[in-house]
Amino acid sequence: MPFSFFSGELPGLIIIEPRVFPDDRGFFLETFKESDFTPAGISGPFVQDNHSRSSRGVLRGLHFQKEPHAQGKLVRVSRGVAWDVAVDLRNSSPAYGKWTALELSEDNQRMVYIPPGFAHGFLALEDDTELQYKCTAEYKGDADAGVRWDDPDIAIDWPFTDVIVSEKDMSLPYLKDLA
Ligand SMILES: Cc1cn([C@H]2C[C@H](O)[C@@H](COP(=O)(O)OP(=O)(O)O[C@H]3O[C@@H](C)C(=O)[C@@H](O)[C@H]3O)O2)c(=O)[nH]c1=O
Repeated sequence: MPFSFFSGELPGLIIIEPRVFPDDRGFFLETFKESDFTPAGISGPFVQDNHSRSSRGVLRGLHFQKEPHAQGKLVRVSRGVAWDVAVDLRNSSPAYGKWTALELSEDNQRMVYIPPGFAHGFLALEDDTELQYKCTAEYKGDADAGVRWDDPDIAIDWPFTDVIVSEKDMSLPYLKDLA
């Protein structure tokens, strides 16, 4: 099997380590394969692929889409290093409000699957950090939502807090004020 799957700290979160085939030309790896991912609990269908580039210190998040447009996200870093964060916002979850983080990088080639109902964000630890992720629902501007990256009730222990955040993300609500 070209992938190893591990349970994350929060229920439903899955960490994926792909098999990398290096040779004198460079390397090859598979980044998604339905017949391996579905039995591991990562069931799409994935209907949108995204790609972003961020300078060091850029923090994007914490984002989610409201029902019925909630997105599962399969996230990887193809260049640079990201400190990737998921927050469980599923009302029925015993882990509601809890966060977890892991480093995704071009060196470790790790991926993470974040199920629908989580907020997602990341901090770029290097310049030109490129995130690529597959989503189980399409982007809908009207359903776009989020919570503050520095929400004291979530209390994420970011590697540093001298960060670059969009105006949109600075005006996101705190968890206690979520409608
Ligand atoms: C997310 C998204 C944005 N856009 C547009 C809207 C806007 O004009 C521009 C930039 O959007 P944003 O500022 O929301 O981009 P960004 O802050 O990178 O948003 C992303 O952050 C990470 C953490 C996620 O988890 C993603 O789901 C997504 O929310 O791109 C799309 O057209 N399609 C999309 O799927």
